[in-house]
Amino acid sequence: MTGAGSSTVVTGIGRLVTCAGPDGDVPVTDRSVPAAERLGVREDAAVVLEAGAVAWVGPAGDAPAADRRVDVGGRAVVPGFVDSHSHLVHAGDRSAEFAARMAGEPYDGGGIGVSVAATRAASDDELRGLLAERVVAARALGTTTLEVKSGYGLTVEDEARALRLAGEVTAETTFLGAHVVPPEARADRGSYVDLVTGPMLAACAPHARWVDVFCEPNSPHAFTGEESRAVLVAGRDAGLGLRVHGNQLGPGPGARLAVELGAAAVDHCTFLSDDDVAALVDAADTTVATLLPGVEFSTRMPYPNARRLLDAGASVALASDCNPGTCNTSSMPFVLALAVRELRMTAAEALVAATVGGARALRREDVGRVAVGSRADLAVLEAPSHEHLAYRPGMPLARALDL
Ligand SMILES: N=CN[C@@H](CCC(=O)O)C(=O)O
Ligand SMILES: [Zn+2]
Repeated sequence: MTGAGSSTVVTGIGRLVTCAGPDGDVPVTDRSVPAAERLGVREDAAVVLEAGAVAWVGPAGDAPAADRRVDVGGRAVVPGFVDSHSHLVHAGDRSAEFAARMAGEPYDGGGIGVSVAATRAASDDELRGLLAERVVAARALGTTTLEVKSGYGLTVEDEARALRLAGEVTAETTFLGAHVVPPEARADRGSYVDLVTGPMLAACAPHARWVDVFCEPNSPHAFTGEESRAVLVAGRDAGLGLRVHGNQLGPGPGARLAVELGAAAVDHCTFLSDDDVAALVDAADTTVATLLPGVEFSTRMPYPNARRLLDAGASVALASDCNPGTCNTSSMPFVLALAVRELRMTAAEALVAATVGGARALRREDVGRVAVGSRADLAVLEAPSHEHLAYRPGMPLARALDL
């Protein structure tokens, strides 16, 4: 990151994908314009960064003088990925659960209890160290904005601790005390919902920007539509923005509840009815449908239908959902490759969904694009264009530019 006052010109950019409009100052989310045209591509470009923000964008030959010069040697540059869904505060290992799933065992959320036990037993420093490693790994693959949830503590103290730790690495912290009903509360779910919406929310709200809930009638561990509504309304009343895990394991009320309550995003969106899609289209300026194809890769569930959402005009984001149970990777390049190969998104649509889409899912205007005034969050590709992110899956092509 450039220091206060000093400026850096990043030049030699063979292809700059700004994901911003022609005049650069607004994110282009006009879905009537084909995504490829919305990318705002500039050849032989340069960007000047100053005081943590983009100060200038244009042809390399016209770049103003700067204190420092970084030449990326003709490589492509895209906005740093905005990963709007991750569960990075956790301890423990569930590789055996993954192996069982690959042998045919379905996912139902029950394994979350394994992560809860390991996370409760971990010290602050252990969790802090694990979280730091995961943030470094995500940045090394091009992510510059990360949302980080709690959800593996499920007690007042452990959920507040998780959010304090998450707040050390990002402002996008999400209270997910309603991840599952913990084993000790299964005999009296209502008392747990009361705990989440009462003392736990009171302790966590000061450390969270968002509240989230695993709204999933197809799992005995997750929350019903009415329980989810209670959690979200309490979170909204406490001043938090709303996010929903919805329609992941089967048809359910999550997407419609997210739209009804004005949530910023409903994530998974694997099993959507026609009415769910219609509601998401009508609410495209408010509620983003976030797709998490790494989850279906790792659970062998059917992939969400991105084409149906995109072609209908819904607002779509892509995120990693990095977590120990359903998707233990924070690689946004991997997510983009899956989005193209399995969700039939174009490379342009996938890049927009992983940058501007993620920013919209966090209601951020200052990230997800390269435009004057946006954060100085660039990802340099070891490639001539963003198409290589899908063309060369699994390769370490993207890295966040650290100055
Ligand atoms: N489904 C709920 N939560 C995570 C999985 C958490 C876990 O299994 O540890 C998800 O988004 O897939
Ligand atoms: Zn999740």
